[in-house]
Amino acid sequence: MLQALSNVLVTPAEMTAVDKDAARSGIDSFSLMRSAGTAVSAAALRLYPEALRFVVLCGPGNNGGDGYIAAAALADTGASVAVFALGDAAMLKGDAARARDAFALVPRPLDAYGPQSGDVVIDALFGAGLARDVPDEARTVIEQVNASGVPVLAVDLPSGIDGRTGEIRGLSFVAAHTVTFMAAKPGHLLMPGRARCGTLEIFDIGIPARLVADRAGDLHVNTPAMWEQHLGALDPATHKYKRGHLAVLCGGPVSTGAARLSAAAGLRAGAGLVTLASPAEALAVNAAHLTAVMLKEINNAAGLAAWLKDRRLNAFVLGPGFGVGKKARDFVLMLCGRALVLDADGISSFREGREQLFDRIAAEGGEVVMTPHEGEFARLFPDIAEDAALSKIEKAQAAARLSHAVIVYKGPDTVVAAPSGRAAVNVNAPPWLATAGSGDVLAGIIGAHLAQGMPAFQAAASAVWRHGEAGVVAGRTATAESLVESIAPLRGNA
Ligand SMILES: NC(=O)C1=CN([C@@H]2O[C@H](COP(=O)(O)OP(=O)(O)OC[C@H]3O[C@@H](n4cnc5c(N)ncnc54)[C@H](O)[C@@H]3O)[C@@H](O)[C@H]2O)[C@@H](O)CC1
Ligand SMILES: Nc1ncnc2c1ncn2[C@@H]1O[C@H](COP(=O)(O)OP(=O)(O)O)[C@@H](O)[C@H]1O
Ligand SMILES: [K+]
Repeated sequence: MLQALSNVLVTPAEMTAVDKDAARSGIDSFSLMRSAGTAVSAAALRLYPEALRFVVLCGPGNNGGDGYIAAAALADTGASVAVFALGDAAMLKGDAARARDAFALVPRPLDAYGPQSGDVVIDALFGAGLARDVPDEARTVIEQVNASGVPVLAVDLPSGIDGRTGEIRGLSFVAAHTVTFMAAKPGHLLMPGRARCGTLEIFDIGIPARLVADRAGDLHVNTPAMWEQHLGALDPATHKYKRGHLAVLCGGPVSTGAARLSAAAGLRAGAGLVTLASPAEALAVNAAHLTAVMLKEINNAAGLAAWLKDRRLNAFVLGPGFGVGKKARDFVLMLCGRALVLDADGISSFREGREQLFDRIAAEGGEVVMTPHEGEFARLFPDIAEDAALSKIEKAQAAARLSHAVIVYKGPDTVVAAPSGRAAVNVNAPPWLATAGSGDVLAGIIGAHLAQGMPAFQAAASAVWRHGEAGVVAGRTATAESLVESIAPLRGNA
């Protein structure tokens, strides 16, 4: 069953709806809690066989209920177990009250706990139901546990992490391991939540996959399953034009490197031909550096218009090192009907006048992908960026809807979103991708995928994943140049 759900992301609100659906369909909710709590105890025993004592911190809701079940299961194995409760455990209701009664000892108050060497903390204070900043009564224990180095096994989510956004609500545990149920939540993958979950385990507590799938939106972890059906096998009788012709538009003579990186990445990623379109004043510097990538003089809109008559130009990258201003805007507006990656200066140029861009994209219906990092996102979408209620996923989705383009909202937790609301969160990127020119390489890979005929969402999602893999291959000393050399084949193409 988890096979079908393994890449689906479910928000806490959707999970609550799934719970209700499960209850309506006759599934006993306490049996789900028993599965959840037992899975936590099994994980604790597997991960920490050397623990001297399991300390279960239980909250006021069902997350606490999972904790009591885990405590009882651990005690049954003969392990040393202590339970500390936030608030009055006698006030628990429903399944959580039943779970509390399954544990023989009366829990002690939370503030009576002080971490000791040999302890393993099982954090069952808050999970999906965290609705506001963690209460003051929990602050001291969270701070003490985090400072102590005692390992934390989180139930569902580290308490304090918002399952919808990955934000820290006041403060949170830093877990070594998190056991969640049925499907990952956005907060497990979005920063800073991801960094506080430790390793993530998704346990099947027995809710039918169909019930989860019915409530889940079109939100996934970015894995090859998202796009591999769009990878054509390479025809032995292909020729270079069939493999796609990518054009990268270059800026002035002192900032040509970025466009060359995109071009080199595009060629390596499988475009059959790549042409760098350069203004006259940068031709000499570009010619001195290029070998397999071709060079074409394009100085102005008239020159671009003439070149665009060549329909064999399958895709374009505009932005890296291009320069911010009217020339960029004019060029971009001419390219909106084609397959286009709009990056860097191409995005920043529309800080003013974005409506014209968005209208043109909508009217021309091209396969347009925009690749903003946080700063560029805030320039083009200040209203969305400033909305503190939205998660990074929701921001990317709102931007895609508004612009009619596929948005690649970059960072350690890059989100790819389509105007339809479909979205994927990327998780394979190592932190050393944060190196100058890395984004230019990504733009070139997306361009190559577009040139090969992939639809914009799949072209972008596969490129983000491939960029992450290239980072892994390049290793900690990666530079943009070594990243290009580390781009590996995608199954079927390249
Ligand atoms: N998803 C599922 O199918 C299942 C979920 N289970 C567990 O149920 C949990 C969700 O349970 P709940 O909805 O009861 O939520 P939680 O147990 O996460 O917390 C909700 C309780 O805490 C209170 N609360 C929320 N934020 C607070 C704050 N900042 N300060 C003080 N009090 C606060 C709420 O009013 C509520 O009483 C999941 O995280 C998971 O551990 C399991 O029992 C098994 C089934
Ligand atoms: N901490 C990180 N972990 C993983 N990937 C990162 C991290 N920081 C940045 N990246 C990735 O590195 C690339 C940087 O792109 P960008 O910010 O445009 O840089 P540049 O303009 O130097 O090319 C993006 O693909 C981004 O997702
Ligand atoms: K928790």
